[in-house]
Amino acid sequence: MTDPTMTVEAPETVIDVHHLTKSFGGRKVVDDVSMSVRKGRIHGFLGPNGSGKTTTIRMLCGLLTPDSGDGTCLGFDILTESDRIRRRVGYMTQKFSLYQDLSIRENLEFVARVYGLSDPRGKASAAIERLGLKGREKQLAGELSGGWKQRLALGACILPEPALLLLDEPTAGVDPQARRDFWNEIHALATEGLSVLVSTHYMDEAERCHEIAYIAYGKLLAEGTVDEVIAATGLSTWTVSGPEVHRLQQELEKLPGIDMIAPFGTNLHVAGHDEAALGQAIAPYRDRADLKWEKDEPTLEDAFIDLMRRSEDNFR
Ligand SMILES: Nc1ncnc2c1ncn2[C@@H]1O[C@H](COP(=O)(O)OP(=O)(O)OP(=O)(O)O)[C@@H](O)[C@H]1O
Repeated sequence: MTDPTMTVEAPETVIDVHHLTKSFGGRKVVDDVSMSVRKGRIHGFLGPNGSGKTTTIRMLCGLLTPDSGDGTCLGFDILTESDRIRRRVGYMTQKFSLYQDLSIRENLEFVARVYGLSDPRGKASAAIERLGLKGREKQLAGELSGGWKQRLALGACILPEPALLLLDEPTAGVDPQARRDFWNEIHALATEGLSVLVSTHYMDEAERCHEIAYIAYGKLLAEGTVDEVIAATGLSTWTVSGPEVHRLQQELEKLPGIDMIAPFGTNLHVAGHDEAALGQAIAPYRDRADLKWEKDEPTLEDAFIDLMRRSEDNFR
């Protein structure tokens, strides 16, 4: 029998948590994090290694109890109703957790049976069709490439028709084409009303999210659409190109008014929070014949580099 709670409509706000805090061994790894995710949205979760993304995701789905803070996931209390949350959430961890020595079909049918779904064979066939795994049904999971493994893991995750997907770096180590296919599928699922919280280190993936949240040292430093997060940094940016820009970088980064400088291919992005001070800093270099300066819009990567740099200053 299918669990009746699986068929309950998800609320409009699928994640609504406040002031989540968690320490391990006396060290705060998640510090006062509040976040809200709406139904049918893809919410990206970004931040350096060890910043607390996995710990936050585990608290959201009731696998870990916060030291303090509260809230709901799919309308259920994260502190007291974790059983009900877990039954309606698909959680894909960084580690492939299916059976390596079972075939694609056997794995999917097994998952369908564990969840008590009716017609496990039919459900497995539908998932195989949907994820483009047809013709590979008999292949052992352990023999699949990284991209196909992730696709199978996603198939297993959505089999019980969860209302929310929590994906923890689902495409780490997967090639660009497979990542693109994976993201197309995530968007198709969101269009059907599924909500997704996905942690990633890839900038192009962040740009494919409806909203993003950036966390560093356990603290949420920025949240909103890509445009909102970029605008909130208040950066003015110039791009400079020319020979030996790496040498120019060493000179420029010492100057007051320049807060962020990063090479992009053969260009440098030079940015500052105070537009006038930035203008003054680069003025002596603007007339150099070998350099081409162009006023530019800051990118998401500029914003993250800046956020990262500022958080290092704050936490040092
Ligand atoms: N069960 C645990 N016991 C002790 N420390 C832990 C535990 N789980 C996580 N940590 C520590 O908490 C910090 C945050 O870890 P977490 O896995 O949440 O970060 P993350 O942002 O997901 O990192 P990554 O991007 O590398 O996956 C890390 O320093 C980690 O070592």
